[in-house]
Amino acid sequence: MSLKAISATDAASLDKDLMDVNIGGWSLDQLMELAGLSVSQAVWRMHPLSQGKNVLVVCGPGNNGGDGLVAARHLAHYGYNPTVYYPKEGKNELYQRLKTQLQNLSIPFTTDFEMTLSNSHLLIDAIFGFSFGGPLREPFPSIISQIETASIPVLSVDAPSSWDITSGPPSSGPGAKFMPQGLISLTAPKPCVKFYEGRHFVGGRFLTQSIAEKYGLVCPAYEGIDQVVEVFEDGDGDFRYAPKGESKY
Ligand SMILES: NC(=O)C1=CN([C@@H]2O[C@H](COP(=O)(O)OP(=O)(O)OC[C@H]3O[C@@H](n4cnc5c(N)ncnc54)[C@H](O)[C@@H]3O)[C@@H](O)[C@H]2O)[C@@H](O)CC1
Ligand SMILES: [K+]
Repeated sequence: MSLKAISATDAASLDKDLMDVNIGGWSLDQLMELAGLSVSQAVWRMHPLSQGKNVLVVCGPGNNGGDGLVAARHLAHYGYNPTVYYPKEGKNELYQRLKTQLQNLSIPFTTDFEMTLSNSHLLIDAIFGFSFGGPLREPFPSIISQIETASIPVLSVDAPSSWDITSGPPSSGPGAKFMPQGLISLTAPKPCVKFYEGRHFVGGRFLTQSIAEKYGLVCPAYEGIDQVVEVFEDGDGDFRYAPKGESKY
């Protein structure tokens, strides 16, 4: 059975179902908290503290960026040194609350992307997720170009930023060569995952059997207390959820 991906339109309507008091019952804050927690657990697996504590979290203006802000908080508690680069801050109160939480933990917000990148051991790409669309607008072209040529590992949240959610990387310009070492899909993989080569995790442990069935999805096989699970695609489009200890990298 091939790994079921969810389209951008379905992802948006699944989001709405999850937040409908009579369907999923979740609030956006809760979904973002679980999403960001799963991002932090993917970091813990893909880039243990021993490989370097300095993590640069690049946040975009929407909820993908919000996931990054939440992940930064959990990473600080785990012992990493996260620094946030948030060039276009999200407007609503939820982002302000998340920012206050980070400031209370003395997590720095840098304005110098290049200098911070040169001192980092891992970069989290929480710029754009399933609502990315159209030509890349300022100030993101140069940020994406620097990320795609970065010499440190990159973990992308929900989609490699600048990829079209369905058709994948742009044919030219910033992002055309962007292939992050890690990708964590939230709720379920997006169609662009078929263009992705690298370590693929699924997180966001809020999908139930009934909602999964409605969207033709498979509930990820999370184990025990884990908020994230690694996915292996077996050559012929088949896939399986890998047990924690196993990794092919
Ligand atoms: N159930 C879910 O799937 C959940 C989704 N969450 C996150 O929410 C994300 C979707 O969040 P949003 O809908 O806020 O959208 P995104 O965060 O994907 O991006 C939207 C923002 O990016 C800007 N943008 C879009 N295209 C652009 C371009 N070409 N150039 C410059 N800026 C551009 C938009 O103006 C908007 O501010 C998901 O990918 C996921 O990371 C989680 O927070 C919560 C749970
Ligand atoms: K992203």
